[in-house]
Amino acid sequence: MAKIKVGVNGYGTIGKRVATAVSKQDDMEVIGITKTRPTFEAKTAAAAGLPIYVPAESIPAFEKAGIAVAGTVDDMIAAADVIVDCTPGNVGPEYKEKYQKAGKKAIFQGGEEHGLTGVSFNSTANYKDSWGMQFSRVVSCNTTGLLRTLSLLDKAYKIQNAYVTIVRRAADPGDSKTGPVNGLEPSVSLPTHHGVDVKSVLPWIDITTMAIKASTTLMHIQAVVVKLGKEVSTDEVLDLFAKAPRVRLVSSKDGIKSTNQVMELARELGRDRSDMYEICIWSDGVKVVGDTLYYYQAVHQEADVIPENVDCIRSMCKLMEGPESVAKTNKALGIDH
Ligand SMILES: NC(=O)C1=CN([C@@H]2O[C@H](COP(=O)(O)OP(=O)(O)OC[C@H]3O[C@@H](n4cnc5c(N)ncnc54)[C@H](OP(=O)(O)O)[C@@H]3O)[C@@H](O)[C@H]2O)C=CC1
Ligand SMILES: O=C(OP(=O)(O)O)[C@H](O)COP(=O)(O)O
Repeated sequence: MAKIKVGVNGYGTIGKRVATAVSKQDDMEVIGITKTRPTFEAKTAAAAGLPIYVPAESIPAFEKAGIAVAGTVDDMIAAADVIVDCTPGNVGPEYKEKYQKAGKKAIFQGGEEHGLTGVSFNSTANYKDSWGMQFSRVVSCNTTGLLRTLSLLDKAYKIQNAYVTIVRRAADPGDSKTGPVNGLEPSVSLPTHHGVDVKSVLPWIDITTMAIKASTTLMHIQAVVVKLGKEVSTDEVLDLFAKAPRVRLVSSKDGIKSTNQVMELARELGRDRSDMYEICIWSDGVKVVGDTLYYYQAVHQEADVIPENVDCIRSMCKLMEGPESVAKTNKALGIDH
């Protein structure tokens, strides 16, 4: 069967990782990426042999920088079967019109509203909902993390309600555009979008969320309190988490006490860009008291949505069922389960 032709629009934190992950699958290929400026990432993409498409007005700047241009963004859209749109948040609506006009499928990211596509995606929670769709949205990194665990808890024990406080990284490691660099900044627009976005995938979950930005670039941490529909033991929940797709148990007893040590583990694993695709839960920080479950999970914001984008392509192109796609993506990216 012919490989699915994937174009990646926007080659930043998420776009470059999606391009690498897609290029590792045997049923899809990257036919091009887009850049608007001839930065170092355009040069590394060119060195990796990726065809670079740019807006027509940017061609002179790329020529001046000595970076070969394969065509315009419109040319890439025309050549692709699926576009993974990794442009900054709220840029999506402008491109959706182009994808629609060209009759192409497209995946948007969590910086866009659910209303843009009407369907949102998470591999564990609702793979089937994007089956054959023209448009879908892979929810944000924090929402992806929450869905990986809450969807399974709900299936096993029926969630009565969930309260989550998120400590968010202030910027990605390569950014110099935001802060705080020395402080904690509460999100005063409440409740935060994360709970709303969980409901865009699992509408029946009663969840509410708050968030605080912290002076770190590495990961987000989520402190989760869930009232379950029945009393279970802490060991039972640990067993569920241990088997959960793209969830990894870590332990402070093993020397992983904080996010910097989780990222050190990711470096030890030797993955592309030292990415931790799994949501990491502290096994010694999981506790059930009566019907209330408490746990902490860490989210590598640059990485957890990457395998989901690959699975979303398969669902939209009706290539295979969810568990099969998750296993295939995991194998290609070096994820255990
Ligand atoms: N960073 C994160 O932790 C996560 C981000 N997301 C979501 O993923 C999406 C992308 O975020 P992220 O990768 O961080 O963003 P970045 O800013 O890192 O990358 C965006 C890329 O898009 C390019 N770009 C900017 N404007 C346009 C345009 N008009 N047309 C085409 N390309 C453009 C930029 O490069 P250039 O201008 O040089 O071409 C840049 O490479 C957002 O929706 C975000 O919310 C989801 C999960 C985690
Ligand atoms: O999807 C993310 O976070 P979110 O789940 O809190 O929206 C990414 O970390 C992007 O966050 P940003 O909007 O601060 O760049």
